[in-house]
Amino acid sequence: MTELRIEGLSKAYGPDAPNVLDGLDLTVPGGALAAVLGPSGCGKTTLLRIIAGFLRADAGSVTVGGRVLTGPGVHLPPERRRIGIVPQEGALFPHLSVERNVAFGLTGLDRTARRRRTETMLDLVGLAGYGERMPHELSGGQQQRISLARALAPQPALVLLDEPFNALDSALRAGVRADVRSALRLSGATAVLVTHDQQEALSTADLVAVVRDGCVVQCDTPQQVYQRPADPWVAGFVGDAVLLPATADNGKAVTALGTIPLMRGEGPATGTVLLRPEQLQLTDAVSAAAGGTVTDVRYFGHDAMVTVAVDGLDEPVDVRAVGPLAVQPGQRTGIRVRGEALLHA
Ligand SMILES: Nc1ncnc2c1ncn2[C@@H]1O[C@H](COP(=O)(O)OP(=O)(O)OP(=O)(O)O)[C@@H](O)[C@H]1O
Repeated sequence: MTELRIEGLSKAYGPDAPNVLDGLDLTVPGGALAAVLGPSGCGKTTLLRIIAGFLRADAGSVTVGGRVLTGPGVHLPPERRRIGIVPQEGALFPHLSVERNVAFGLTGLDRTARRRRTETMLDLVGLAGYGERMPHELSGGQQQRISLARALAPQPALVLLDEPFNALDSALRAGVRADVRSALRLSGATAVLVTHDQQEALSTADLVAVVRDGCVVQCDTPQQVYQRPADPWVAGFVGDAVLLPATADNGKAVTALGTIPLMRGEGPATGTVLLRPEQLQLTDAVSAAAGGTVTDVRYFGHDAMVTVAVDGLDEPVDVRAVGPLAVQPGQRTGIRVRGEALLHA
């Protein structure tokens, strides 16, 4: 199992240009799938290109399994890095059969061994028996799985996936993500998935590294990133957030929605409390600690988002309501908070 370690990575596109990567640190344990998640322009592609060796860093190092690929005085060319790449749209060679696409990077093996390895890879991605087909005879999702088989065939030390599900329509995406994830698990490869899609990062990866302005601002399990975001920006970027002014009092936060237990005992005396909309519950208007007027209802089938203008609060809050929906805009409602809150300075 090979660990990826990135330390102090910096990059500017020109002497007077700002740093796109600014001392970025990231460690991915061997065999883990890490999602690098960030808004457009935060430096994700730049990071991927430096790891792959297509671009030189200004400072910092990239080490895979203890082997320095990029570092002071070191810049291994891409072909010597043992990195497999799954590009955005699969990018299979259109004139080669599936089998020859998968076998493309298998040098130094005799014909029988190449064929065996190719068959193993097709089996791994659930496409055994597709070797004779041409790429245009495959669906978009199948092409992506073949692209992964091609990247994994030479047993790379690391696999990089560059927004690989973008071109797939949403009905197909969840299934292909799950297939790719299980194929990566079975192969035991360490992998980095670049994405700007929060749902994709949270549902696919073992670790989520949130990047802002060329730095990793938080790297944690999907649950930790969602439930304990490093700051209000991360909270809003990885999901819907309810942010409320609050005062701490003996391990609790006093807010316009009532008194809420805090996750961490210690913290600032005043600040912003973070809740998720699913922690809020609509109740009858009379008995609740807080009340307000429904201003909007968006129905999604599995749940609905209800916006409420709360008495005494400047900003409205969103409540995720599950089950049959019994409220309409204009109606009075109570709000109750479940669980604990996180208080940021
Ligand atoms: N070759 C280049 N020359 C100059 N500036 C560049 C070059 N490539 C990228 N940049 C700039 O570097 C910044 C980061 O770009 P990068 O492509 O790494 O971001 P990203 O997070 O991958 O964005 P996206 O999600 O939109 O693909 C952007 O401001 C971009 O304009």
